[in-house]
Amino acid sequence: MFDFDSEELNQQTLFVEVILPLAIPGTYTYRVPKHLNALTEVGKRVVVQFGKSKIYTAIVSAIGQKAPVKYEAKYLIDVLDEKAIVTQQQLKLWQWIAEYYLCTLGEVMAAALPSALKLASETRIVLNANPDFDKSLLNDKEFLVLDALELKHELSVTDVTKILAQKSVFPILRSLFSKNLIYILEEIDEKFQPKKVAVIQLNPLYQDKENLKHLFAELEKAPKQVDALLGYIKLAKSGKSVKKTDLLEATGVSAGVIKALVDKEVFIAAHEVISRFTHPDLTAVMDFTLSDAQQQALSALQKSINEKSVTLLHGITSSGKTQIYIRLIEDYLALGKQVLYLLPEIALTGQMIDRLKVYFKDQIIVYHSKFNDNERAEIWQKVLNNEVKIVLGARSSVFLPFADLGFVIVDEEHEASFKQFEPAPRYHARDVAIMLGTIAHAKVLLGSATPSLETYFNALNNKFGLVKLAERYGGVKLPYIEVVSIAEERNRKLIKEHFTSVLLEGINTAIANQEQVILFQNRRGYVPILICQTCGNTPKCINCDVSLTYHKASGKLHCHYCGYKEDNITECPACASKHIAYKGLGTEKIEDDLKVILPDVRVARMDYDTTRNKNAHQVILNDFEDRKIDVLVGTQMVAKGLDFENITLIGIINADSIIQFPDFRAYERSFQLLSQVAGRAGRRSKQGKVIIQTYDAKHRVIQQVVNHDYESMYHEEMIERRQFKYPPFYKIIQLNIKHKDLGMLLKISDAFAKLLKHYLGDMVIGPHSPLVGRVRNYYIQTITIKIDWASQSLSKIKVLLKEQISVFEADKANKGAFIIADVDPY
Ligand SMILES: Nc1ncnc2c1ncn2[C@@H]1O[C@H](COP(=O)(O)OP(=O)(O)OP(=O)(O)O)[C@@H](O)[C@H]1O
Ligand SMILES: [Zn+2]
Repeated sequence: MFDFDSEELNQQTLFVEVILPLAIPGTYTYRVPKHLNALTEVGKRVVVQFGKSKIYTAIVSAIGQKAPVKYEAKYLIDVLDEKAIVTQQQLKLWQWIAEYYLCTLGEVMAAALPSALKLASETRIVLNANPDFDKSLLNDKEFLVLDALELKHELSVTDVTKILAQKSVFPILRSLFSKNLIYILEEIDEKFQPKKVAVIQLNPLYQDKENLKHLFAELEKAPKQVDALLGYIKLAKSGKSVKKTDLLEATGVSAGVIKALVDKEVFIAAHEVISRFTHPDLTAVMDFTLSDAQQQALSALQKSINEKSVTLLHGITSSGKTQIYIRLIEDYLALGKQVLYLLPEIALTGQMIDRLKVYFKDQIIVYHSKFNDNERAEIWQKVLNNEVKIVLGARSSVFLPFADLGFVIVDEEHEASFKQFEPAPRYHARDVAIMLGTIAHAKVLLGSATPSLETYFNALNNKFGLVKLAERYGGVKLPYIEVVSIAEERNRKLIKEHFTSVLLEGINTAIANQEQVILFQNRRGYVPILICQTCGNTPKCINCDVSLTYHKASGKLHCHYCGYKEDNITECPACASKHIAYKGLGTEKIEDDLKVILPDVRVARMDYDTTRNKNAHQVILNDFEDRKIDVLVGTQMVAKGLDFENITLIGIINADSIIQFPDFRAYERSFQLLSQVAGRAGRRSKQGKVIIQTYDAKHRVIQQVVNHDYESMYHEEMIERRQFKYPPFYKIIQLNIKHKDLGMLLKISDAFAKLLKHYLGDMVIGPHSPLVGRVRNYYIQTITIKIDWASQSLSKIKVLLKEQISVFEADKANKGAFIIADVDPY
């Protein structure tokens, strides 16, 4: 007998469309060698050659029988997966992202897949030293690769191809990955390395008492092994893992003894990850009851979620939104569905993660870009196999292959960090999450105390459901906000450095009451700008069009755009004058000044500079929680998600530097930021206080913050947005044209704008120089397109733009130039 179907399949000539992880338009067609016909499937990874000699992992997006017309299709080299690793829903989502954000499918794939799943010729591989591993378990080829790595420490995939003298090396590398013997070297230096410990488990066979008795009898002639076994039984409570080091210490036997027992399959050697976030006293939240207000909000949410695809929960700071999310998540778990919980920044929300982990235990998994790649690949598989129910993640977790997604939460939906700036796809995770919800038929909940204007607009227009929670948990009042005029204090000579007498008094009172304080300043460094008082020159970055910032800790001038540093100056490089003035003020100086003014107060700082090292956030926050710090000075980082009971005072050093920002979102952003920072105060029993220092006490945004008046902010902003043609009424697409030669750039960007105006008329604005006109040696000109999307077809305009951009980039006259498209720029 022969199987007719598969016989027939094996005879057919198949072609596949594949997505390559590159910024090339469209998909590519490859011919399937007959022996791989039956294995080929949409969503599986295949190995292909692209260009002269490069090898890539690609994803099959379609299967057909037509040969390409314009080129001769090459053969696939290999099919890597037994089961598709990219779902149909994901392929749809990728397609949408590429179209919406004007990028290529390959760019979406590159962002979506962890590197371990998309090896290419240039991928560099490093040895993950594990002396415990028994090399006799490796096959010859694996052994060869490992051997080479031991010698050279680092190899590219091309190197491996040469060593093994064969084209398809990915299966071998995959096997080494799964044994955790190698990992991918990544550009990013601060990887989150999970802490792993070697553990010993007992073969489940010996949970049976009879079997165990026999085992002891068998081991009679090996007393050391008996010791090890007895030691294990003593240490292991209820048949769980025992740390290898503990076992060695407790029994005094050698590692060889344990290995002998592993070889006899009595013990099982394994590795277990231990959490870095674990906090001992986090059990209190286990059972809780919702307050009446929370319960009402929950019922309203359940109703709204039923009726609408997307719902907004507008709940003030400390109203207990997280607790409500927990109840809703439980609803979906009961249905057996998966849940995606998006957070703006994982490192800053360790506290919340801890709370949820304690609650949901191993049903929850955390996913973000600081995890190492093997782990991300592992999580990918678990989500795909529906082994994980809840994913708590930063923006990139919208790319995970959910098998059965039911519910998506976007917490702090207004946060700018949901938007990816570099590289493409320049997506907004909230908006991608909404599309993911549509494709996967999952419901979406957006939560915020200060929603973005877009979201609130959609809610008021009935496109989204809307539920409000206007009461803090425990009935604590929102903080009292006091505005202090810097000018007035200055006139009355009450100001010390940058601290008004009101703020200093506030700090002193809080500390006398053994309470804690947060001081917020939106610039880091010591002083942002140096100015020569004779000629007005300010030192600028050699690569970018920005002033350098003086950092006292390094004693150098830093560029915040490219990282360039140079020695501080004592005389002006332009005119040699020694009259250098320092202007502006960063977190580093605030910290320093405060230490001088209040020498007994324990001051610490949290900003980009103090948190670069792994776990630095956690250390600072733990110290703060343990009350080893009285005053925490920080940038935006202190505004997010912190929930400490003992903070009673928040000081805003200079509100004007936030509000006076040349951006159409400046007022919306300032309101959000100031309200969120203020929301950190008085979250438990006592009403908190906020002191805002400003030159412009009457400014409408400041008044709106003082009155906790989101509605007024919204309505006043919307009038301006409509008048000046900004979102949510208009869609904005920015085309940033870059070139190293300014003259050339001006010429070609002018020409390109003219061309676009021919098609799109006065929707096209510019070109103009952006705020920072040169970054990393590239000059930039921006063309802005404002689209009245109620009356225009957004997708038609995007197709036109995509076409024109590729024509532009193919044109020899534009050599050296490239265009970066940013849809919904922030
Ligand atoms: N029903 C409840 N039972 C016990 N504790 C609660 C309850 N609701 C809220 N809390 C506690 O109140 C505090 C504030 O809640 P939560 O952090 O969820 O507020 P939030 O609305 O997310 O605030 P923000 O927007 O400011 O982050 C937390 O410490 C939380 O544990
Ligand atoms: Zn620079």
